[in-house]
Amino acid sequence: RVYGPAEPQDAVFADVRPLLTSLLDGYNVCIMAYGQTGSGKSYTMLGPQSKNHEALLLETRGDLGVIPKAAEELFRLISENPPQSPEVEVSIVEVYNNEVFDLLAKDISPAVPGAKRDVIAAKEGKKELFLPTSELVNSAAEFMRLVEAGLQLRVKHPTLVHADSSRSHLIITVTLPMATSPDSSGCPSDHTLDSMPTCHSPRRMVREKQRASSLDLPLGAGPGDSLAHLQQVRARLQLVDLAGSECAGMSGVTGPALREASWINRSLAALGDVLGALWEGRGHIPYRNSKLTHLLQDAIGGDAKLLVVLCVSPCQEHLVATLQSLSFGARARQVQRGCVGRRGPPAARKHTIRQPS
Ligand SMILES: Nc1ncnc2c1ncn2[C@@H]1O[C@H](COP(=O)(O)OP(=O)(O)OP(=O)(O)O)[C@@H](O)[C@H]1O
Repeated sequence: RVYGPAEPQDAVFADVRPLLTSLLDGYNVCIMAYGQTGSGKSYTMLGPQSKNHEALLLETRGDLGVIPKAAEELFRLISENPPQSPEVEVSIVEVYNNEVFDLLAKDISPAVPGAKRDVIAAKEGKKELFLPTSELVNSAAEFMRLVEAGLQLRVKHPTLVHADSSRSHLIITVTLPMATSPDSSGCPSDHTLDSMPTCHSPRRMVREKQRASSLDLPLGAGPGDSLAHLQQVRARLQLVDLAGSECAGMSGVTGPALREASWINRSLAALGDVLGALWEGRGHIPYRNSKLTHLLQDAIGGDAKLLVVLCVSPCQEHLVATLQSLSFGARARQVQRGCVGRRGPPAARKHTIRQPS
């Protein structure tokens, strides 16, 4: 799907919305914006930002980006289906100069620019887990307050191409703990609600446990008690506003900003390499070549539904960067990743193209 310069944010979100339903069905979902610097990634994901570059203009509702709209849709879906009512856990990190920073860490203050905390990394077997601070939220407004706080710490730097250029990759992760019944396994033929495995909220799990213990029954021993067949899963939504690829000759950066541009380009190249390796079906996928690909490993090569929004400039002078972005999109589209979700059908991989006005 290609969106022209005049298309509203609502048109983009109309194509994103079904993925929120998938999330509540128990699928992992990743939505990311990719493109050169100044091409409209932050506008697409977040919406217009205020002149002091610190806050989202939430009052310009029609222009809200994917992230605030997704938050509204998520809580709308939750409120429509109270028995599912999962608690929503949010973490926000940025990858800056190939380091992962926790933007919700308690001991940092927005008043102190650059004060950040590395994300704690822990080993689980051979796997390295990143453990950022996470907060529970109960409404879209609470969610957006956290995002606003995180954005104030995100590194920005003016360049000749973009006066408000983001110098880091922003990754917002939303986690919904829920339980699912594996007895409805088997690849469903489509993604409708009816064909999805039954999901149960933690509240229902607690109720079931209480019932079992009040009857002095082992879990799952009661007639019709399906708890023994339930397993707890965590559906995850990752919302990613990548930093923009940048030609230093055009952006005119020097010193620390040049170093930032170099890390941005290297991490985006690593992302392209991972997609290339997946596409070619190589035995070794170089996720660990950059922190960005390491963090997004499950979304890119795992079982998530992945939606890539390409932001490209309609200007002649940006033709090379535009072709590079299209080539990235083509790669993302061609990757064959097998089954999506826990038992889902082949991944619904899409890429969409957005031209800023
Ligand atoms: N579709 C659009 N409609 C109106 N304004 C837009 C649109 N897309 C982008 N813009 C404006 O263009 C400018 C650059 O957009 P944005 O900040 O989203 O770029 P970016 O790709 O995130 O850049 P960077 O990678 O350097 O951070 C902003 O002022 C933004 O408001």
